Amino acid sequence: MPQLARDILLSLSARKVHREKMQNRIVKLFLLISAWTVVLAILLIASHRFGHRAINSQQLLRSFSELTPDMQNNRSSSSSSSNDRNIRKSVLGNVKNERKPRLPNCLIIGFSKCGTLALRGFLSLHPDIVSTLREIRYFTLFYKKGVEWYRNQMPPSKEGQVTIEKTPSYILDPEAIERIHEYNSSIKLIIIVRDPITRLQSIYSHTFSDDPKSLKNPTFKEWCDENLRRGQRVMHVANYAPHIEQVYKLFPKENVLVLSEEDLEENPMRVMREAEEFLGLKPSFSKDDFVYSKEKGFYCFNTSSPHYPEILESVVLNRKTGCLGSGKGREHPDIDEKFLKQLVEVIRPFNVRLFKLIGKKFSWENFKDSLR
Ligand SMILES: Nc1ncnc2c1ncn2[C@@H]1O[C@H](COP(=O)(O)OS(=O)(=O)O)[C@@H](OP(=O)(O)O)[C@H]1O
Repeated sequence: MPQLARDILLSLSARKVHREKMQNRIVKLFLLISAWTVVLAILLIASHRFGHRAINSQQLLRSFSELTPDMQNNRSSSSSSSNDRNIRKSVLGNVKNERKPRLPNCLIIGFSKCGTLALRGFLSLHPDIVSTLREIRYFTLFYKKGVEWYRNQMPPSKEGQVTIEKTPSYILDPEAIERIHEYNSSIKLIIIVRDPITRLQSIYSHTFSDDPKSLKNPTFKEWCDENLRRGQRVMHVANYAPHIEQVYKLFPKENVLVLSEEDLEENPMRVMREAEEFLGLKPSFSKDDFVYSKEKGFYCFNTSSPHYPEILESVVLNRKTGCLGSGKGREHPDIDEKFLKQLVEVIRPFNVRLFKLIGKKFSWENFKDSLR
């Protein structure tokens, strides 16, 4: 074979080998691309189905909120996929429903020994109300700790729920009232009052509760006389109006609800309705939430109510009976008739001033003859 023909044959076989190699490479590349396409397709389907559940809602919301409003609009209008909108809705919904401590938008500011605990507890039965277990006393004692500290004392709540804090001493401190106004001038305030003479008896019983039968204790009359002499207790305790006037100076009357302990004691359901309406909440209380305890002489939580287990997080009570603890409903001291008359005379003008101020009257047992 001439040299030229051999060279041509050799070059042809080399090209054949090269072509085969190329073909092999192309097939491998094709297979690789197909495999990746399948993997990507699986990932896409999976993310479509489960993605929004797996992604942390906060992250997703952040990524949404990082878009400019225009981009957000474009995104939702141009995107043919309604899924995007659904994801966004569900994420925003989740964040709105996220339970976290929120600052109170309603305060029970007074008066002590007027049923503030029963009031807060009963209100907590409402599905749109959460409340603090204890008195926080932020606006009186712990104001320096700052509002973030205050927020962290609050129970977790969802957006739209009402958070209630009760500290009955706020109302006695004009500076606290000013601080509350600075904090939130449109906050809702609840005040509960009681027949001033019964309130005096309640404070007396509380003061000497450690050893109620001790002969060392002053009698109720001695205790009142001593306080009257010093211009203290009786004036302070029996005269609600000046404290409420301080509140009305700063807050619109429609944001202040004044209730009475006697109504709460007699008919908690009616008082709850009034509070519900004041707070702009849907009616949710039911008569079955409360049950009268003959033994205690008060309405207690109905332990068979479906709401009962939840309430245990908000109120310290006797789990078996559903009644507030032994600190409530103490025996009150007797008052002799002559002294009662004297007290009524001293206190009656205070009540007149109160009823004129708040625009309603309470039928208080000790004053029923003198108020007609
Ligand atoms: N349903 C129910 N259960 C228990 N107690 C009730 C209830 N309704 C009203 N009250 C009256 O609440 C009085 C105590 O008032 P406070 O809770 O405001 O007291 S405190 O200031 O928080 O110590 C307490 O006063 P005392 O009877 O003098 O103990 C009760 O009379």
